[in-house]
Amino acid sequence: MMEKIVLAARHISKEFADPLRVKVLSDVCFEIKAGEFVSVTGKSGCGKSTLLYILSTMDTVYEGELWIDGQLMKNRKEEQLAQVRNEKIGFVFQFHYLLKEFTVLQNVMLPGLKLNKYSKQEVEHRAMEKLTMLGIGDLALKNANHVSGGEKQRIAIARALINDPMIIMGDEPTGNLDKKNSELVFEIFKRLAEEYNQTMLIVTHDTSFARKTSRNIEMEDGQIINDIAVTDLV
Ligand SMILES: Nc1ncnc2c1ncn2[C@@H]1O[C@H](COP(=O)(O)OP(=O)(O)OP(=O)(O)O)[C@@H](O)[C@H]1O
Repeated sequence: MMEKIVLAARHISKEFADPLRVKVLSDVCFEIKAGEFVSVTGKSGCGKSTLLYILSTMDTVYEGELWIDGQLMKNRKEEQLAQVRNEKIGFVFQFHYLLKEFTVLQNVMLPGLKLNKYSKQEVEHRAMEKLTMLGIGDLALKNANHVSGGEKQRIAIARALINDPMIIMGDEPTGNLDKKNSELVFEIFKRLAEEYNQTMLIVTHDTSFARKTSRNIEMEDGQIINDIAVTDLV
């Protein structure tokens, strides 16, 4: 059976024109199949965040093609792209962007309510499920500002999972955490990959994190210089 292609980048290039014309991405091509756990690494400034911004449909100014779930993301209105993001992509950033005036549960529910697919009760039930799965069900009714940094990142992961996304995209999800919490968050990603076959694309500086994913894409000066199954690294 052919594995489903969740995301395809075809000849993606991007340049910034201010103040000088600089090519930041150059002919980036790869596919991500369902169930892959992919890390993207490379030196600071090599274009990782710029690429992730394009792949997540937030930046629409580039050359080449982005396909998500078999659909070409070109000439689409912002509201259509927002719908694709909300339905198919779960985001985990370096900073969690939780709303501090809301409870943990309400934060996790937000993208679920925005999707407008499930009743409020169902969204709440799903949010509780995700929190419990990540071992933080007991925090549900706490104010999101009154939990630790590591807990905040786990809440952000629960929030990213609320709509059962096709792919989770992370930009330095352990970048702001100490070693212990980084490892905990990594273990969660690993469990999502192994137990739930969750497709993930994670940009990271952390090579020990990257070594434990299933595939590593290495970038240099806006190009992919290596794209290997991680077992090849050891
Ligand atoms: N809006 C912009 N205008 C001009 N140049 C930009 C802009 N955004 C990024 N760049 C340049 O594009 C290049 C790639 O930046 P990008 O943030 O994608 O790198 P990165 O690999 O994610 O770096 P880091 O690991 O430090 O986050 C850098 O040289 C950066 O200075």
